[in-house]
Amino acid sequence: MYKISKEFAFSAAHSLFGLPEEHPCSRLHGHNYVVTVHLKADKLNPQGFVRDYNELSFVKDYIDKNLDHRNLNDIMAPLNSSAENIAKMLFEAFKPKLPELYAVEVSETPKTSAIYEP
Ligand SMILES: Nc1nc2c(c(=O)[nH]1)N=C([C@H](O)[C@H](O)COP(=O)(O)OP(=O)(O)OP(=O)(O)O)CN2
Ligand SMILES: [Zn+2]
Repeated sequence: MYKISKEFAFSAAHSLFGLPEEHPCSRLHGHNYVVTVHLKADKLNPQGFVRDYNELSFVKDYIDKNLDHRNLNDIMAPLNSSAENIAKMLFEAFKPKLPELYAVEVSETPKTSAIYEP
């Protein structure tokens, strides 16, 4: 099995609902998010790739267009804009164009990340 990954960054605002009022994440705040797409394949293509990293440019285009410099609450409603929910939403958006995709990871801070892997 071969595995590859590529990171994409974006900045966005959000607030989380359903938390205690005093929880800091109830307030509108922002993160410099990092999205990592994880791909795997049993065999390599003739170039020796799972997939050419260059072919992942549509992921950057999608993130730039739909997530960058936005309020994620608008995009994720009625779901909470948690890293877990964002990871699943992105997995489902990218999977049709990326059969080798097996997981999407969303990191809000350098110390935290959530992974969606069906
Ligand atoms: N399981 C999850 N927990 C939390 C999420 C999430 O998406 N999934 N999100 C948040 C907040 O949006 C935000 O990311 C705060 O995270 P936290 O690690 O608490 O950030 P801090 O920088 O304030 O933490 P320090 O302990 O000061 O490093 C909360 N939880
Ligand atoms: Zn947050």
